[in-house]
Amino acid sequence: MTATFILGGVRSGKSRFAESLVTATGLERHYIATGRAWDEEMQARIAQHKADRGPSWTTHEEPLDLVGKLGAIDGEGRIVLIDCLTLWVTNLMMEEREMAAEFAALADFLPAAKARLVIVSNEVGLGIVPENRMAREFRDHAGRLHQMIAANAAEVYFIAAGLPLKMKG
Ligand SMILES: Nc1nc2c(ncn2[C@@H]2O[C@H](COP(=O)(O)OP(=O)(O)OP(=O)(O)O)[C@@H](O)[C@H]2O)c(=O)[nH]1
Repeated sequence: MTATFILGGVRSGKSRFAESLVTATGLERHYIATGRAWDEEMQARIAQHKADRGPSWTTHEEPLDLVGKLGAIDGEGRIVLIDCLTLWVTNLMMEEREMAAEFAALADFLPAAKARLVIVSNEVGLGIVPENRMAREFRDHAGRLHQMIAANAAEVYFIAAGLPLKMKG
């Protein structure tokens, strides 16, 4: 099946756009959250997101083994929304994982998936170069991963101010 990649800034409306693509299909809905609830504010936001999605979605929380989780839930008739890749990159960096191997495994999974995939990520490369080395590395990883995912996705959108710009497909 095809993969759709959705890039945008923080609070650009990318998650809402991704969810609307999913609900427009009649496919069985799965949501993979890569984010962790690290404080009360995030816990409240996650609870709100779950309530907004409602009972028609199955939620999976997977901060690290994204490709393993995708393999486990892959199947015809399903659609999987992954939100979001930059949180996954952060988690991989914290655990000092082999980034290139993880990225290649995800990119390779896309064309082989039986489920339809909708993948959300934050575009973090547009501002000035961060002073902090870790932040620079994070931007580099995210940029490389985004290019790999965009190359293997059938459709790519950029979202700004709630408006989608179709870049591929
Ligand atoms: N752990 C967990 N995280 C979730 C769940 N639902 C949503 N999230 C996380 O919430 C994040 C999106 O929420 P926000 O931070 O409010 O939105 P945003 O992505 O900055 O803004 P938009 O561009 O408007 O989507 C995603 O990256 C998810 O990882 C869930 O059920 N469990």
